Amino acid sequence: MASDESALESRGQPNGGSNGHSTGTSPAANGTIGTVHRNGSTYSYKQTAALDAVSESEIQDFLKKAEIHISELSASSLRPITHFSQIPPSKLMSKKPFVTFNTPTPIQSASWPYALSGRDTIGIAETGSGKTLAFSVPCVEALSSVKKSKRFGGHSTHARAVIVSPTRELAMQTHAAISELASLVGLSAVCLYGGVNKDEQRVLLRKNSGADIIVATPGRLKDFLSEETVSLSEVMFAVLDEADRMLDKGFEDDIKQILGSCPPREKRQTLMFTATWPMSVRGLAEGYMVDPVKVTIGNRTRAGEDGEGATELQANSRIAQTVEVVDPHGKEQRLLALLREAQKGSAKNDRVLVFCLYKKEAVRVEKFLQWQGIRVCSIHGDLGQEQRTRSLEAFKAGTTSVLVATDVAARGLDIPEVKLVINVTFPLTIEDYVHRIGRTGRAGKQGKAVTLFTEHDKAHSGSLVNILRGANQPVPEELLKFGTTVKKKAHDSYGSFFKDVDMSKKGTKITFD
Ligand SMILES: Nc1ncnc2c1ncn2[C@@H]1O[C@H](COP(=O)(O)OP(=O)(O)OP(=O)(O)O)[C@@H](O)[C@H]1O
Repeated sequence: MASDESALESRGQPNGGSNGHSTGTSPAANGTIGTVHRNGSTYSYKQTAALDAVSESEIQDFLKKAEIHISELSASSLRPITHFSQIPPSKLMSKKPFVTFNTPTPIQSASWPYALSGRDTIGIAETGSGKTLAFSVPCVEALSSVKKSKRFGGHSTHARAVIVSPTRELAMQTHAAISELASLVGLSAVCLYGGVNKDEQRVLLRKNSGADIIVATPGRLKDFLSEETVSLSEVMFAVLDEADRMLDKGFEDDIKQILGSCPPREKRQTLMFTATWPMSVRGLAEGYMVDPVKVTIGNRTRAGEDGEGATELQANSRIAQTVEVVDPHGKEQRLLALLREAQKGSAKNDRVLVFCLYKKEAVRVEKFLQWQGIRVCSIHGDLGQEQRTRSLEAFKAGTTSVLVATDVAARGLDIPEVKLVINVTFPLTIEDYVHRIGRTGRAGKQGKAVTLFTEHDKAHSGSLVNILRGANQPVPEELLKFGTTVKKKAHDSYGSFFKDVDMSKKGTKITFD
């Protein structure tokens, strides 16, 4: 259909519209269009004929079954893209194979029409549900559908898209994923992260006269911005991956500086994706976006509170969660028994991820396991970046089947076939718990998580009970004895991974009774 063919091509074409940002959609009849006017350009998405042809009852069934909630579900809502063939024709779509998966995941289905329309989008979906591709496709589409402007000027690389990740390993993983898509349409992506020499990254930034997409951790990106090796002044597409973590106190100033180096929010498209969306960061998100559409997957919307329905914290329901209330002194022996049990017989090479809270604890647990003859490696903030990368590679390759980690590995890492996650010490927040266990049970697979809970963790018992109940998991009596009250989280102490806990500082969040 001729109109479909031009569906994404009008992106970035000046239409003489306002310099501001406005949105508009036609009714959800055939030929639904999502249009955003920004910075003198019109960004529009036209529903394909194939998607038009799907009956309304099928669409409603799909939305219900996939538990898709869109913050502005109304007559003007854009239909979910239920097959890859329903993405409007574009330069990227014409590349075969564009992706090797059979169907889009719910977060991809529901968020693509909005993100492809140029809308600011918040995407909330369980761990391992394909959020990376959910933001990568619109990013590459956005860049490939406008004429390239100057990308390298003076000493600076002028990136047109920036993706910010909380950890180095996640930045590297996202870079690998988006590079694959970007290269299909002749775009380049560079990854910037700390802990390694800057010179190699400088060379990469200058190669081929600049990079179109920058995937970065905040610290290293700020360094390159301050020395003017990188300029974000031409950014048209910005993503905060693990958005709640990026908005939390630990990163708030960095994000302010990074997004402050991009064109104002009215002149760029901003996407935020995460599996957890605590109240504490929601107001902050709105400050960086324009009229965002919120796409939530999962039956976790409560009426009221924020006007559109509050998003409850939810763990991936394909993970079998077990909580064992144990004596703090017996944790290592119990860990050993759990590992021996999990890696019995034909399962001897099954991957197990063991989480500790503190770096020193991770070192101790790794040594203990080595002493017991277990092949183990580790990843935490006291290790050099090369060692961190080596450990992760060994774990991914299966040469070491047990990885001991701090929360630096809790978010986003997509390691194939992690069969079991063991929490030796409970994390600082319940969100971190959801992310930690989310390293298993990814992409539709089943997973298992065992948590050793002690009296020291009792402040978390209420929120943990809620998570277990929400995912239909057994709640042990011993856990209930610690109480079911949910303590309100203090925003400035939210999360722990990235900057590992400094034992010399007095914690505000950890309460040892
Ligand atoms: N449409 C799809 N069909 C099947 N698998 C997919 C699809 N899209 C992505 N995947 C795969 O699913 C896995 C998880 O995806 P991804 O890492 O993007 O999850 P995520 O939602 O970002 O998780 P987290 O919240 O932990 O960061 C990856 O291995 C990815 O390749």
